[in-house]
Amino acid sequence: MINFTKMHGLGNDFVVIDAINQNISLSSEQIRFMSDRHFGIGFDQLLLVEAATDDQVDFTYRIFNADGSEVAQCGNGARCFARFVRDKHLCDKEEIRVSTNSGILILCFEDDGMITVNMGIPKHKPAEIPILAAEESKFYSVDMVEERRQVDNFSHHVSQRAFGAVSMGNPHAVMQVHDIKTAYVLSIGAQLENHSVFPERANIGFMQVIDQQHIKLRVYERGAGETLACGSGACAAVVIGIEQHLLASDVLVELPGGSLKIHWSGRGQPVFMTGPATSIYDGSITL
Ligand SMILES: N[C@@H](CCC[C@H](N)C(=O)O)C(=O)O
Repeated sequence: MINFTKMHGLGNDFVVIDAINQNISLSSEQIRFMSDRHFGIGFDQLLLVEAATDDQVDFTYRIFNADGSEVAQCGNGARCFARFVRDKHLCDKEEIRVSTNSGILILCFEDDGMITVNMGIPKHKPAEIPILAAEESKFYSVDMVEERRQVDNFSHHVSQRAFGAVSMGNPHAVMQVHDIKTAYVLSIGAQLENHSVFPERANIGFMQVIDQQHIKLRVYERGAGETLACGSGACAAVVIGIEQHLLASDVLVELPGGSLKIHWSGRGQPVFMTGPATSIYDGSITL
């Protein structure tokens, strides 16, 4: 039997498991079963709280997508991780350091109950993202097929799509759209997530710029599909928007599940993300 807590960050939902006081070893098949919203518990990501492996950090933070793949970054999950270790009395520090497969994250409790995460320094070189491109660019482009429906008729249009790309510890592509409500998030998102230009697949953001300090964003996540919010996606959109001279250094990112505040002061600097983390219920499951 595994004890878990169901949590969410702006509707990006998680099963969080204490793997310090429980002996946990999950196959990707078991993770896929638990992520199923009809036959299992349902979640976008499963988060494991593990013991620190050195004295630089307080914990190890592991992340699995709903499709069972292990990944290296999850921003909304990081805020839930902080709330979980505090609620379960595993740590009472105001600032928590966790190691992930992509480096160290620093999680800080704010006076108003929000949590700020130092998400690390974004990486821009093609090999670091990774994206198959000869050189770094603010705009990459690939051919995409768009399916349009008119009454009973489907037509297919091939068009070039331009996007920015960055690693926030995980790979992101972000394209600007006129209106996120009408953007082809599911079809373009699924195609670009799995496009051969991304050897490790990618998370795909659709960004509508309202003004220099405000964007609307929908994210089609690698290994999970469209989610109500994506923390690393919000950071990636702001970094790419700043690189493309569209945004200022403090941006409110409005996602379908709510808003995040993102701050980035430019190349070589870490990105800071502030937002809520909510516990829904404790449960247990026998696999
Ligand atoms: N929801 C996350 C990102 C989770 C991982 C992502 N799907 C990936 O495969 O890299 C967030 O809030 O950052």
